[in-house]
Amino acid sequence: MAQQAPLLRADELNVSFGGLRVLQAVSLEVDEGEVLGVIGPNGAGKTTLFNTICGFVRPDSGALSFDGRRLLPRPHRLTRLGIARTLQGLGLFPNLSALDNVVAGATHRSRTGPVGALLASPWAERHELRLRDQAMDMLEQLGIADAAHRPCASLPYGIRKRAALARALISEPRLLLLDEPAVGLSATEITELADIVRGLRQRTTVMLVEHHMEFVMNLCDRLVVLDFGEVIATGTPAQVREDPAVQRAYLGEAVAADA
Ligand SMILES: Nc1ncnc2c1ncn2[C@@H]1O[C@H](COP(=O)(O)OP(=O)(O)OP(=O)(O)O)[C@@H](O)[C@H]1O
Repeated sequence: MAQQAPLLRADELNVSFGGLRVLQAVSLEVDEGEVLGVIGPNGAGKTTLFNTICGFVRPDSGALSFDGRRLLPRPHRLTRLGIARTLQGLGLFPNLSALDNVVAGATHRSRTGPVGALLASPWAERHELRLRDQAMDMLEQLGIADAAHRPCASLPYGIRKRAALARALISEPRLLLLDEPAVGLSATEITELADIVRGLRQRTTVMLVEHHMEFVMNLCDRLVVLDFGEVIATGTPAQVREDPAVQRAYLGEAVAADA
C-alpha cells in the first residue's frame, strides 16, 4: 500500500540571525492526524521553527511543503491555506468578548466584504449569524460557553487560553500549531487541555512546541527534539526519552541551571 504523503514537510531548513545559526538543516514531517511535539532546551530554535512555518521568518535555504505542494507561507494568508496558530501571548482583543474574538478568527470565511456590510444584505447577515453560532458551539465544546459574552481582559488566564484555541479552530485548520499551550496553566487545566487536544485529532493535525514534559510525553504521538538548532532525535515519546543525545541535551540544561 502506498504511504500517505505527510501533511507538512520541512526539508533542510537553515535560518540564521546575523552570525547566529538558529536552525541548521532541520528536516521533519508531520503526518495527517497526529499530534507532533517539538521539544528542546531553551534557545534550541523551537519558536523560530514555528515562525518559519508561519512565514514570520524567512529561511536562508531549505523548503517547506504542505499537503504535497510547495509552501511559501505568508502570515496573513495562513488560515486560507489551512494552517492556524495560537501564540504564546494569546493575541486576543482584550476589550472584545470571547465570542467576538472567536468570530474574528473566521474573518477569511466571512463572505460579507465591505460592500455586503454596507448593504447589510439578508444573505450576508445570515452568514454572519451562522458564524456566530459556530463560534458559540466552539466555546461550548471547549467548556467556556459561560465566558462568551465577557470581555477577554476580565477572564482568567486559563479561559483566555481556551478562547485563543477556539479562535484558531474556528478557521477549521488542517494543521494547528500550538505554541507552549500548557504554559501558565494549573495541573488540572493541563490535564484538561491534554484531553481537549486528544479530542481534536478527529478534525485536525496538531504540531506543538512545549516545555512541560509530562504533558508532551502523555499527549504526543511523536516528538522532534531540537538542540542548538539541530534535530537530535525523532520518535515516539518512549524512544526519545531513552535517547542518549536527548538526555545529554537536557542534562546540560539542568547543570547550567544549577550553576
Ligand atoms: N529575531 C531574532 N534575532 C536574533 N536572535 C534571535 C531572534 N529570535 C531568536 N533568536 C535567537 O535564536 C535562538 C533560538 O531562539 P528560539 O526562540 O527559536 O528558541 P526556543 O527553542 O523557542 O527557546 P525557548 O524555549 O526559550 O522559547 C536563541 O539563541 C535566540 O536568542
